[in-house]
Amino acid sequence: MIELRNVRHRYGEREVLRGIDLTLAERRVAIVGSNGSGKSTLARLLNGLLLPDEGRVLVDGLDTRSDARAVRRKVGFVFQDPDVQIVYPTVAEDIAFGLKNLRLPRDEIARRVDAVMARFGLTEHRDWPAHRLSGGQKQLLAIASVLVLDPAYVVFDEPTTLLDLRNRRRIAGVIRDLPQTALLISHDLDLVAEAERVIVLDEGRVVADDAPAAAIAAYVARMG
Ligand SMILES: Nc1ncnc2c1ncn2[C@@H]1O[C@H](COP(=O)(O)OP(=O)(O)OP(=O)(O)O)[C@@H](O)[C@H]1O
Repeated sequence: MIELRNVRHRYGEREVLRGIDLTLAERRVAIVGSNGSGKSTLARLLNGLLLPDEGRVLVDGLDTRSDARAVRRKVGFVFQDPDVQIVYPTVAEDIAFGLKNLRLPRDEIARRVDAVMARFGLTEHRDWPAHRLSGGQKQLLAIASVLVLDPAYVVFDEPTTLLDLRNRRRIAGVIRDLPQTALLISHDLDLVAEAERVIVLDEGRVVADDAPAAAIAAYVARMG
């Protein structure tokens, strides 16, 4: 369970999140809102990439401020732009990076890397330079690199924005099949509609929090 208690966040003078009080216990929660409404900021608070100016964020009771390391292990984060996440020259090395940091035995690392590459159709690209992958393959690599660490929660920040229909469907399938709890930020309302709960942000506040049909209707009405 992830809890946000009276969270506020500012960039300089600008307050971009205010009075956020949420208990996220569902397996699939989506967050929608117009550009600049605070979605990415909220997403980054969930695994301690950002700390709240006021209030607390708790992951299974661990505070992102005081238990940062443990929270990072629990909450994986898939960035919108896979290029910011891909750090190693080849596909296999990139996936292995986080596991090496955990100091796992070499054979376990190899086994987990092979398994996740097979799962995401990346095996034939294992020795490829990551930058030569297509946009969709890079997005899959970014997701593979997070999931190989087996986090309990996965936050997806607009995972399908850069993708064509085929890869969008593929990522939607990946999210659907995840055993983990997923929190999804997206403008893709088809994807959002698959969540159990949808939260609508507007100017840094929660303005709707409901089952998908009702929340999406409220969002669309506000946009009108
Ligand atoms: N590092 C930063 N420094 C200053 N302002 C920022 C920073 N990051 C975001 N902002 C501002 O905070 C507000 C909320 O941004 P955020 O990225 O959380 O919105 P968003 O809902 O994810 O938007 P989008 O749908 O466009 O991705 C925006 O006005 C943005 O300009």
